[in-house]
Amino acid sequence: MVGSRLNQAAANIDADKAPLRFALIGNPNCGKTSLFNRLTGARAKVANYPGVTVERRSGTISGLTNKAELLDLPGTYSLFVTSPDEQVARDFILGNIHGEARPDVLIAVVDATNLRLGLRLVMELRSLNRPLILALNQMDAARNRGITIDTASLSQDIGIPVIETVAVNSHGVDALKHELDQYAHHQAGDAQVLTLSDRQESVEELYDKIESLIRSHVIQPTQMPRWQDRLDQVVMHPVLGLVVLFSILLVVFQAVFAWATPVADSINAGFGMLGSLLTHILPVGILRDFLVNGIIAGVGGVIVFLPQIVLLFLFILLLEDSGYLTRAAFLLDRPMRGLGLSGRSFIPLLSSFACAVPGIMATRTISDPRERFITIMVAPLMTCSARLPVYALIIGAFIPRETVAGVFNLQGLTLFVLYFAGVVSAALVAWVMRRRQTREEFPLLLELPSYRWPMAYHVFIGLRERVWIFMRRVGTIILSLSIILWFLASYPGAPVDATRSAIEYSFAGMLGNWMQPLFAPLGFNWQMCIALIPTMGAREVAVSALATVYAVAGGDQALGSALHSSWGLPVAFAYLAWFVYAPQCISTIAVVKRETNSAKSTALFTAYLFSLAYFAAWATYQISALLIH
Ligand SMILES: Nc1nc2c(ncn2[C@@H]2O[C@H](COP(=O)(O)OP(=O)(O)OP(=O)(O)O)[C@@H](O)[C@H]2O)c(=O)[nH]1
Ligand SMILES: [Mg+2]
Repeated sequence: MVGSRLNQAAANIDADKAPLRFALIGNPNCGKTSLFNRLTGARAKVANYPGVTVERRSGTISGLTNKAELLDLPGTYSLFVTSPDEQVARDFILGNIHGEARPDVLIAVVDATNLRLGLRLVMELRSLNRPLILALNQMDAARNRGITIDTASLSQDIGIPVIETVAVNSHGVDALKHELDQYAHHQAGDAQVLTLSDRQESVEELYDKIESLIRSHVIQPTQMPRWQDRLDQVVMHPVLGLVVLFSILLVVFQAVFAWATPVADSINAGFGMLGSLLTHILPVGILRDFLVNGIIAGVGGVIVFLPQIVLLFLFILLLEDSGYLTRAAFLLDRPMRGLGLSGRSFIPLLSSFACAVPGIMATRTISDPRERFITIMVAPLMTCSARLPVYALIIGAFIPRETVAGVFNLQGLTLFVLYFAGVVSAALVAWVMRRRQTREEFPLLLELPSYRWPMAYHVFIGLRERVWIFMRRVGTIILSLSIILWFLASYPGAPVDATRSAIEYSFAGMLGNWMQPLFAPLGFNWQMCIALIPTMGAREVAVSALATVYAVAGGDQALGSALHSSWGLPVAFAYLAWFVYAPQCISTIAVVKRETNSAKSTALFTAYLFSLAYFAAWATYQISALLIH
C-alpha cells in the first residue's frame, strides 16, 4: 500500500518525464518473448527454437503505476558477441544505438533448466553496475526435471532481485510486475558511461563463480528423464534419426493432400455455386464478366488452397512446439557442415518453408559471413507456402488420385518429391558455393529444449497468424493483381472479324504471344507466359492468373480440367520444375538486397535462380516428352 502510494507520488512528479525503459535480455529460447507478451499483452511470435526474435520490439507494460516501456531483444549468450543479432542486443544495452535511449533497468531472463549458460550472461550484466532484475523463467520445466533452486539465497548471493516465472501461464508475472514497479522511482542518478571494459573478472573467475553459485543454491537431478534420453538416442542417431525425419515428413505431405481435399472440394463447390448464381442473376455484360471471371475465378481459385496451408502449418507447429525441430537442427548439423552450412542455417531455412522473406532475415543469427551468404542464396529453394497452391493445382489436375505400394497416395508423394527437389538443389548449390579453405568452426550453440506435449494455445496462435497472413495476401495483392489481369485479358475486345478467341486480341494475349517464343523450348503456351508476369508479385497468383486467363477465354469447365485438356503431362511437369526454382517473388529479391546490401549479390541471386528454373523446366520438358507420348 505504502509502496503504491509512493509510486503514485512519483508518477505525479515524473508525469512529464520520458517513460522508464526496461529491457529483456537473455539466452536464445529462454522465454523472453513469452514474457514480453505476458507483460505487455502483445502477441509476438514465440517458438520452441532459438533465434526467433532477430530485431528489437517494444511495448508498454500494462498495470504499472508509471508508464513504462519494455524492449524485447534477440537472444544472446554473452556481451562479447559473435553474431549480428547478438550485436543488436549488446548495442541496445550499452546505449550504442543512435536515437535510442539506453534502457534504464535490465531484466535478465534465465531459463531455469539451463542455469549455467544463463548465469554467465547475468554475471556479465551485473558487472555493468546497472539496475538489474533476474527473471528465473521456465520454473515449471525445471521443477518437472527435479531441479530445485533456492531463489532467496541466490538473490542474496548475487545481490539482485530474483523472481521465479512461468511465462507460458503467467505464474510469477505479477510478482515480476511488482518488482518492476519498485524501480519506477529509482531510475535517475547513474549517468555513468558504460563500456565493456568495466568487466573486472577474468573468464576463469567468472566460471568459478558460476559453479560455486550453482553448488550453493541449486540441487540438480542426476540426469534428464529416462524416456527423453532414450527417445533422443533414436531421434538424434545419425542414421535412424534421418529415417525418423523422412518418415515424419512423408506422413505430413500425405496428410496435406488426403485430409485437405474434402474441405477444399467444398470451398471449390461454394465458389462454383456463387459463380453460376451470379451468371444467372446478372445480365450479360462487363459487371458480370468482372465478378465471375475476374474476382471469383481469381480470388476463389486461391482461397481453395487454404485447408492445405493450414494443415501444413499445423504439422510444423506441432513439431516445433514439441521440441522435435531443434533436434532435427542438431541432427542435420553434421551433414550440413559438409555443405559449408551448419545447424545454424537450419532455422532460417526452416522458416523459408513458410516464406523466404523472414527466413532470409533470420540469417542474421549466423555469425560466419560466408555461411550466411550461402544460406541467403539457397533459402528460396525451400518451398514457400505461396508455391503450395500452384503445386496443388497442377498435381490435382494431372496426377491421378491413386495409391501406390498400398499406403502412399500418389499426389502426396508428388508433392513430397517437389519439396525434396528444392532441398536437394539447395544442398547442391551450397556445396558448389562452399568456401574452399577450412576455417575455425563456429560451434552450434543450440540448447535442446525438453520434449513436451504441444500446447493448444501456441498452435492456435501460430495457425491464426498463418491464416491471417494468407487471407491478407488474398485480400490485397492477389485481389489487385487478379483485377489488373482481368482487365488486361479483357481489353481491347476482339475485332468483329475475329478468327481466334477474344483474349488473344487483348493486351495480355499480345504480351503472352510476344513472350511465348522464349518459353517455347520449355513447352509453355502463351497462357502460361501471361501467368508468369503477375506471379512476380505473389506466386499464388499463378493460380488466379491461369483461372482468369482460361475463364476469360470462355471455358466453362473447372480450371483443373481446362489445364488437363490443354497442357499435357510434360508441360505440367515443366511448369512445376519452373516453380521449384524461379525467384518469382519481388519481396524476396528486395529482402536479399536489404540483407546483403549488395546489388551484385542480388543480381547474382536473381540470375542464378532464373537460369536454374529455365534449365530445369527445359530438361524436365524434353525428357518427359521423350518418355511420355
Ligand atoms: N515450460 C515453459 N516453457 C516456456 C516458458 N517460457 C517460454 N517457454 C517456451 O519456450 C520457448 C521459447 O520461448 P520464446 O519466448 O520464443 O523465447 P525467446 O527467449 O524469445 O527466444 P528467442 O527470441 O529465439 O531468443 C517457447 O516454446 C515457449 O513456449 C515457461 O515458463 N515454461
Ligand atoms: Mg524471442
